[in-house]
Amino acid sequence: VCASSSSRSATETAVGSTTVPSEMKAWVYNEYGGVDVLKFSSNVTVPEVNDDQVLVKVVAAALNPVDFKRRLGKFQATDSALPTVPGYDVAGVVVKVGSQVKSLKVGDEVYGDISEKALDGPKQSGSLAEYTAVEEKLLALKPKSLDFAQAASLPLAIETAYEGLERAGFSKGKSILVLNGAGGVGSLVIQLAKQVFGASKVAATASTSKLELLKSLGADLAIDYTKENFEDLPDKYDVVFDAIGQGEKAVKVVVEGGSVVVLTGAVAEPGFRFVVTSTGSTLTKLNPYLEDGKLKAVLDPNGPFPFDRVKEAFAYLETGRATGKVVVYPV
Ligand SMILES: NC(=O)C1=CN([C@@H]2O[C@H](COP(=O)(O)OP(=O)(O)OC[C@H]3O[C@@H](n4cnc5c(N)ncnc54)[C@H](OP(=O)(O)O)[C@@H]3O)[C@@H](O)[C@H]2O)C=CC1
Ligand SMILES: CC[C@H]1OC(C)=C(O)C1=O
Repeated sequence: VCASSSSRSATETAVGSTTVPSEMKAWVYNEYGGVDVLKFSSNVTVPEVNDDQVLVKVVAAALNPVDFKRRLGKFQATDSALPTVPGYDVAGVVVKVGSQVKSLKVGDEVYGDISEKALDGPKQSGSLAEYTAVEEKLLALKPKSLDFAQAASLPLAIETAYEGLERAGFSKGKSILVLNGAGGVGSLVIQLAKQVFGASKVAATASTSKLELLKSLGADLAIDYTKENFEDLPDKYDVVFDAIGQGEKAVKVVVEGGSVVVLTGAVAEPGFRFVVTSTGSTLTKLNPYLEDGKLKAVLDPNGPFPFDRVKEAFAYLETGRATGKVVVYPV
C-alpha cells in the first residue's frame, strides 16, 4: 500500500501502488566455501532496477547445483564480485518497472531464471532474497494453474532441458536415453521429449526407488543404475542426454549420426556440452503445456524449505539425491 507522502520514511520509495524498502532480508556469502559461508542478513540493499529490468518481490525460489558449485568457487574466473546473494530461479510479483520495460507492469505474477548467462557474469544479487532485479526478457507470466513454488522450480531446469533437446536436433519419432531422469533437469527432459517433441521411445536412469517416478513422467524404460549399466544393454538411441557426468560412456549407446548432450563433466566425440542461456521466451512457449498439466513441476517431497532453512535446503541438494527440484517457499 502506498504510504502517504507525509508518512513515507526516507528509506521508502513509493512506486505506483507499491512501497519498496531500501533494505531487505537475504542469504549472502562473502567468501567461497561450504554451506556455512551462507549468512542470513536483514539489511541487504534492495537492488536498483536498470531501464530494461523489473523489481520482483520474491514469493518462491529454487536451488540449482550451479548455486553451490559457484559458492564453492568453481567459476571464480567469470563470477560476479562478492558478496553474493545466490539463487537463479524466482517466482514472484512485479513491484517496480524500469523506463524501457514494455510488456510487464506492477502486479504481474512472473517467473524466470534471473541470470542470462549462468556462469559468465551471473547476478550478484540473486533470488534468495525478498527482492531481485531481472531483465524483462528473462521473465514470463506465471501460469495460472501453477502455484509460486511450482513455478519457481521450473526456469533454469526446463530451459536447460529444452535448449539441450533443441541443440541435439531432437524431433518427433526419435529415441532418447536420459542419464539422471529423476533430477531437476532430467525429470523435465523426459516430459518434454514425450509430450512436446513426440519421442518414439524414452529411456532413463535412476536408482531403484525412483523407477516408478521415471515411468510416471513418461519414460518407456526405467533403468536401475544400481543393478545394471546402460552401456551394457543392447539398445542404441538417437539422442543421449547426460545430466550426471557420464558423457564418455554415453557415446557408446548413441546411433551413428546421433547426438550426445552433456551438461557436466568430460565430453567425448560426438558429444557436446553447453551452458544454459536464460530466456523468458522458452517459458512463454511452454506455458500452455504447464497450464493444462501436460508438463508437471516435480518438487522434492522434503521441501519446500522455508526461507530461514536455506542452509538445510542446500545441504540436502548437495547430497546428490534430490528428486526433481528443491524449492524455498515461502520467502
Ligand atoms: N550445463 C548447464 O547449463 C547445466 C548443467 N547442469 C548440471 O547438470 C547436473 C544435473 O543437474 P540437476 O538435474 O539440477 O541435478 P540434481 O541435483 O537434481 O540431480 C539429483 C539426481 O541425480 C540422480 N543421480 C545421482 N547419481 C546418478 C547416477 N549415477 N545415475 C543416474 N542418476 C543419478 C539422483 O538420483 P538417485 O538418488 O536415484 O541416484 C538424484 O535424483 C548437475 O551437475 C548440474 O550442475 C544443470 C543445469 C544446467
Ligand atoms: C559447465 C556446466 C555448469 O553450468 C551449469 C549451469 C551447471 O550446473 C554446471 O555444472
